[in-house]
Amino acid sequence: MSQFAPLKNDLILRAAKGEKVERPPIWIMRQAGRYLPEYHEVKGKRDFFECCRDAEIASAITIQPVDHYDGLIDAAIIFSDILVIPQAMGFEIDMIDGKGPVFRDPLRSPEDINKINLKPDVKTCLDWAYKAITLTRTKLNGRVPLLGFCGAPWTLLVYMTEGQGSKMFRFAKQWIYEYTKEAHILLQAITDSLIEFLAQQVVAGAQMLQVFESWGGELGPIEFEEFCLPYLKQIASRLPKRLEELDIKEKIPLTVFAKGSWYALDDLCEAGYDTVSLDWTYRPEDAVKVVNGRRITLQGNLDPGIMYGSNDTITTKVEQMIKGFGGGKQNYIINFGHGTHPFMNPDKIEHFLKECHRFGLQ
Ligand SMILES: Cc1c2[nH]c(c1CCC(=O)O)Cc1[nH]c(c(CCC(=O)O)c1C)Cc1[nH]c(c(CCC(=O)O)c1C)Cc1[nH]c(c(C)c1CCC(=O)O)C2
Repeated sequence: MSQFAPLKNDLILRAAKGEKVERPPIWIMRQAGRYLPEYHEVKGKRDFFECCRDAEIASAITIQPVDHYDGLIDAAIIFSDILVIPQAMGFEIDMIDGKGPVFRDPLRSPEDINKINLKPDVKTCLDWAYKAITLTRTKLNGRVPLLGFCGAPWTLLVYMTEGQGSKMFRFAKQWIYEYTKEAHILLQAITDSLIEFLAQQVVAGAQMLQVFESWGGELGPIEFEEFCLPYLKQIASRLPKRLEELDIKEKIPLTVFAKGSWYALDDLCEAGYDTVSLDWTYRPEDAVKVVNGRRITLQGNLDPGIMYGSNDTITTKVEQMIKGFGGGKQNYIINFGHGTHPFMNPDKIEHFLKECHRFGLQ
């Protein structure tokens, strides 16, 4: 018997498995965050990573959007960050207001690899992450499924080498084009840690998982094939085996989000994922054509910037999107094409969610 309450809403799990559903499920990337006043109330002056590491705070923030939009959101995503794997490998990272994450000592040459731990014990050193998941799932009490996540290997290599977000990707590109062999060593080590991290999130209570390749679009198709795809495939093929070893009986749906990598959609449909998440540069009808009947659920893909438009515009765009994905009763999960912004008006998001329900039921 599971230690957790039975699910009252399993729409997203059914949609991810390709079952017919009464309406497309909805969640939003970065649905817990700075656009919600209650986020600031709970976070106060605390450091971002301190909040992730405190199970009470992380679970409270995770559940905020589920409460705020009561009955309108079909999944919770654990409040954490993709950068916890670099932290486990030994990087010190500061979250700077208005700037984002900054690594104190990024990797600038192959010798720097010696300064980090390529084989961290992610079960032990990220135990706080699993505690936060278990507590959140308990507190959710079956209202909606809890999603776990991680950053994809290339995206994490970018942060580890650049030390922060970038426009030119000077260091990350030097790694793949000059230190190619070492870049692959790093990508492989990250992949190994990610698989264990995802598996342990499931052991702790995560019911679906997403891999964020947020910097996918910085690579062209050929480089994507060399530096992203093989590692994304490894995650999808090795994770189920690891879960079996850990005695997890149920199928855990797995989503990949490779932002900007529109050219890779066909490959991503063959990469072993149940769900492929799209940014807003795809026309939904075109993406459906690429899928071409394969057993893949698409997720996405409204431009989050539409939240700066009028309610009428949001209504029009929601209708277009859901129609574009074939009405949404099968193989579709509604999401934004990327995360919420801190400046968004929570009421606009509520309008978006309500319209998704309205058109999704039609
Ligand atoms: C690239 C990336 C990161 N983190 C993440 C990604 C992949 C998704 C994406 O492409 O956006 C993933 C992430 N980060 C966060 C979540 C939480 C769960 C959720 O979606 O609700 C998730 C899924 C919280 C967060 N992660 C961060 C915040 C803001 C922290 C704060 O100041 O309160 C939140 C709520 C910080 C963060 N963390 C990261 C950046 C670049 C930043 C700063 C960007 C910004 O300022 O918005 C790295």
